[in-house]
Amino acid sequence: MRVKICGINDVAGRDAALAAGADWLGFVFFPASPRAVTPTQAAALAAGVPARVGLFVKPTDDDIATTLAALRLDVLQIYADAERATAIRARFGCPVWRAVGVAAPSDLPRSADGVDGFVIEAKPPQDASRPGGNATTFDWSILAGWQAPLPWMLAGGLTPENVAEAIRNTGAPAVDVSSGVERAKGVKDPERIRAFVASARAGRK
Ligand SMILES: O=C(O)c1ccccc1N[C@@H]1O[C@H](COP(=O)(O)O)[C@@H](O)[C@H]1O
Repeated sequence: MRVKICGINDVAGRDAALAAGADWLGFVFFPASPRAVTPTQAAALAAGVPARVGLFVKPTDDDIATTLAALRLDVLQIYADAERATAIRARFGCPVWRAVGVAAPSDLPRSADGVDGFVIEAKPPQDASRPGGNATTFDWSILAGWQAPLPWMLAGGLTPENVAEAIRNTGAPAVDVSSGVERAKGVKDPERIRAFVASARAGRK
């Protein structure tokens, strides 16, 4: 079971995620997010982080280029349509995971697009100001029988309390969390990070 802790924006959260053995740490480059970091802040936090994911919402090429000039990113998590995500991968030569919001089986990706993986999460609530990071789960039974065309991870409203059940119900090979390991919006809680990774790994090795 692989685990991504997203929205790292301080040293305590970073150190807790590394100590817990998270596989990826995510940095949010979306200014409207309560977890947003600048490229310069992320570069400082990413020192010693082996696997870094940069999260972008409908980025321009310049947004990504500026960020990659400040720090190495191993994966780009992109909120955009398949065509744009594929173009980003071709332009930057960096693995791309496309985030896909689902509310029905018809929302699930059936082909590989031109990307490397999918982050499958809830569609945002109607009044949401961002397409993810809303602590919202979806009906996991939507995933029953889905033949994933690429590696994927489950996200959206996961917590230390529900992640093991989510893994059992969906067969997810990897999980991703942000809100569920915070003690206040945008403030990571080291103990919840530790508990989340432990619960995910107990849910499935
Ligand atoms: O975390 C954010 O603020 C964010 C902003 C814009 C797009 C995505 C965002 N977060 C990602 O959304 C999923 C689910 O998050 P949560 O656990 O429900 O809070 C995850 O990939 C976050 O990194």
